[in-house]
Amino acid sequence: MTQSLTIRRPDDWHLHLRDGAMLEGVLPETTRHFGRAIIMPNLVPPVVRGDDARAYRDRILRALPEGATFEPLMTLYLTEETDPDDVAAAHASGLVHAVKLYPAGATTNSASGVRDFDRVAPVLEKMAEIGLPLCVHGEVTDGKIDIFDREAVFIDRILDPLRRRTPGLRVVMEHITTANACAYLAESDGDLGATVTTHHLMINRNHILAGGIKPHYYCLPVAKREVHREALVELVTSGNPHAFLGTDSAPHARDAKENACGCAGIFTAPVTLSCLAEVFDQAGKLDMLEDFAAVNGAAFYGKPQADTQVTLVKGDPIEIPEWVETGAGPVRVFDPGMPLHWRVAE
Ligand SMILES: NC(=O)N[C@@H](CC(=O)O)C(=O)O
Ligand SMILES: [Zn+2]
Ligand SMILES: [Zn+2]
Repeated sequence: MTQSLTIRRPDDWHLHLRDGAMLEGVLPETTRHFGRAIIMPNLVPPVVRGDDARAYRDRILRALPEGATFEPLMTLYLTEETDPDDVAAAHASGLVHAVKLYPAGATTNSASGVRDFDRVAPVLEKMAEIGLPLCVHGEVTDGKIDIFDREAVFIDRILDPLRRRTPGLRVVMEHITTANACAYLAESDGDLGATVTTHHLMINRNHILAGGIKPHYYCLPVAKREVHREALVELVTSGNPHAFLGTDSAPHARDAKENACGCAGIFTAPVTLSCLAEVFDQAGKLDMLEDFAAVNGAAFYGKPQADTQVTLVKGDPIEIPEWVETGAGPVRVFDPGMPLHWRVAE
């Protein structure tokens, strides 16, 4: 008997679509399965003002495949010059659904991010007042801190003080990778949410480093020890309503990844639903997949739940395409390193 699972159409609460030829190449990989996505603003130059977000949204809508129904939920890139009134207007018009905080230098295209957190206090206070969430890349940039500790240290040094200083600010810890972040989420109130990626549920740091260096498994925050991966699986399969899917699908062309200084980012959009079904199935928690992928995030962002569905079917291992060809070069598709038995029914 074939096993199948029908869930509400999922949303992706953390997605990189890039621009131009890359946007055109990768967008169908998301719109095939997802109804909405929070679109990350780390273009070069970044999406800083409401007008930038409006123009980027138009470019995404123009690139949509024929017949696709997909709602890009736009974000603004927080800089030390961000104007609270511009943010409030972009939110009030229904255009912008979150503001993204990158500590300067923490990750791909974060050079325009924040160095001095005091300088963005007025924006954060405005956001708390109007209920606009702050999405946070939570890693310290202090070169003395070991790269595997940067998320945990960020929570203690930056995130917790920032949340205490700005009561009512709604915060999403993006792409969490540690048991520390899971614990912090568990002890916090409903103003704190967290996204978990596809790949951090499936790989640990051995995947990157054991048996030769594997640039296609490199992303930020970097994958941690197996105990941390296990904590993430426990979090998402336990039904914590404040944890939801943000794939952090982050396409880079082959030459930028297979490089002496390869950049951070893993492209998971084409295989995410098959991967998640495998993870939840192996945990014996398939019944929790819908909450994680299609319910909790909408609730956190105050959006209606999807009224359409997708069906996953279990069978022989699927074939994973190695590359997606784009006008900006080939992009390697995430290889979970294990057979995937679930496919999305067309
Ligand atoms: N996750 C990554 O490793 N890379 C992301 C940036 C980010 O989300 O930090 C990217 O834009 O490529
Ligand atoms: Zn990030
Ligand atoms: Zn990201």
